[in-house]
Amino acid sequence: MDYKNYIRVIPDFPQPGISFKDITTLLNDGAKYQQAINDLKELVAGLKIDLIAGPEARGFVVGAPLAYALGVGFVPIRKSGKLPYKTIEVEYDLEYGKDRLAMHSDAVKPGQNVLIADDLLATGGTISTSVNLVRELGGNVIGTAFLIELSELNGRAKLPGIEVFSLVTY
Ligand SMILES: O=P(O)(O)OC[C@H]1O[C@H](OP(=O)(O)OP(=O)(O)O)[C@H](O)[C@@H]1O
Ligand SMILES: Nc1ncnc2[nH]cnc12
Repeated sequence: MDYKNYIRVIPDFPQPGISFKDITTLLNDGAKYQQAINDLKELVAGLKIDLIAGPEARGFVVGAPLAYALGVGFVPIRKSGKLPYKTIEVEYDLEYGKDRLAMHSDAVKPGQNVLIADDLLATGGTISTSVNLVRELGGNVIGTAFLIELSELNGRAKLPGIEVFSLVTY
C-alpha cells in the first residue's frame, strides 16, 4: 500500500519549518490502519519479542495494537508525572522542544526482549531515550518499528546496532 496517500502533511506545524506528518487520516480508515499494523507485524516476524514498549501518545496507537496482534505485553512509556507507581525517568530533546519520559521501574524484567514502537522516527530523541529506559531495567532492545521515518533527520544514527523497521520514508 502507498501509505503516503493516507498520511496528511501539514506545513509549518507546530512551528515554522516543520513539515508535520499527520497519521490521524490513516487511523481514520479502519482497513488501512489494520493493514499498517499487519504490515509492521510482517516486518518484525523474524524477531523473538517478549514485550512491546511505546512512547506516549502516538506510540500507543502503533505499539498497543501491534502487541495485541503478536500476543505480547505492552509497556507504556509516558511523559513525566503520569505513571502512578515507581518510575525511572530521562530528559530528552525533540525536533520541537524538550520533554521527560518515564517508565514503571518493574515494567521490564532483566533479559526480556523488547521491541520499541512509535508512529514516527524524526531526530531519534524519543526512541533513543526509550531505548535507554528499557536498557536501564536490563531489557534487551531487539528492534524499533515505525509507521514513518524522516530520513533527513537521520534518527537511525542515534540507534547504533539497533534494527529499524519502517513502512514509509520521507
Ligand atoms: O524522533 P523524535 O525527534 O524524537 O520525534 C519523534 C517523536 O515526536 C512525536 O511525539 P511527540 O513528542 O510530539 O508527542 P505525541 O506522541 O504525544 O504527539 C512522535 O510521535 C515521536 O514520538
Ligand atoms: N515532522 C513531524 N511530523 C509528525 N510528528 C513529528 N514528531 C517529530 N517530528 C514530527
